Amino acid sequence: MADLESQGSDVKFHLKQYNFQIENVPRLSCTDAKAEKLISNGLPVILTDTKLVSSALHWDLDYLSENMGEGDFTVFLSDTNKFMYFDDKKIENVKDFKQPTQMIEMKFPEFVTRLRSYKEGDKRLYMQQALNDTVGRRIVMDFLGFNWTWITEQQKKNKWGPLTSNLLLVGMDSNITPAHYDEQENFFAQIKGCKRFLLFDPSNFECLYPFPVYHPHDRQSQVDFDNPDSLRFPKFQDAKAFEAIVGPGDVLYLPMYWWHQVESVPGHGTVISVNFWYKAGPTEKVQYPLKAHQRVAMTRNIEKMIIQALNDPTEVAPFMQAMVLGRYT
Ligand SMILES: O=C(O)C(=O)[C@H]1CC[C@@H](C(=O)O)C1
Ligand SMILES: [Zn+2]
Repeated sequence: MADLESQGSDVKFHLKQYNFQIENVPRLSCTDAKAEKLISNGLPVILTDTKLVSSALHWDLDYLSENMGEGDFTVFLSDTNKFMYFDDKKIENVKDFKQPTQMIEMKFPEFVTRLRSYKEGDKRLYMQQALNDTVGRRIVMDFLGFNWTWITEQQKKNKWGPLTSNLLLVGMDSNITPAHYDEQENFFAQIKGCKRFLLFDPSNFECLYPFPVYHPHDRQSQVDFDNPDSLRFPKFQDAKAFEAIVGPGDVLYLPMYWWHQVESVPGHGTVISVNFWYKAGPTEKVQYPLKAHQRVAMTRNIEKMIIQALNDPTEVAPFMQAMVLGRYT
């Protein structure tokens, strides 16, 4: 992908700086055996030549406006450039929960009008919508033109479960999705503009302090990367990040349970991506010591069990403290 390399220093110049250690995610051809090995070992890699979304590289706001059809699409509005995900089904668990973004449904042309009329001080916009059958014929043709042969081969080789959704992401440059992890395998395809991922392997769980499972921000880090509270989150400085910058045509393999913060690189205008989320495959024979992501999954199951048994989120912390403090510490 040309424009990133040619503007390498420019892209790097615009990136936000953090204190934690950052290494690079490898950039490899999908025909390279090393790339296959990384994916089969659940390690991130940027694939430069999958042609996964070549049939969509011409997508821009005008084309999508004309061809996305009459459906309503989910758009998030934020007073800042951060778009932290929240599960509205869990809002009742937290007294006075303050929603960080507003979610509204709108037609694609309306979204484009609001995007184009954006001025400093307005709410920022981020469309995040699973591609569905309401889209126009041309988008269907582009979708069918994705390199399904390659990605389905990856799904089978790595014994993943079914494809669950393709999230279409259309946002403004500088938008940020704060650090979180997902419980699905993900091939993230970049179509227009550039995105910078900060990735952390699942063993960074103790450095990134996820919200409780019952919290609307379940799976999201409590740490504000722009202003980390070192008293509450002392281990955050030990987090080890991997950086991946993707441009049009690049595909990032984002392994399940890997933390990621996603920053739309400033100066590249509208940013368009499509992700491919796959359910995990069946758990193979458990081997010890348990892998970090298995420990995260186990932690989640224990928290869910305690929440269900106590039937009151406010009792969870005292219960776990009574169980551990002075006995296991
Ligand atoms: O694909 C994922 O796992 C995500 O977190 C997506 C949700 C917001 C997207 C972004 O690019 O900002 C990334
Ligand atoms: Zn994610």
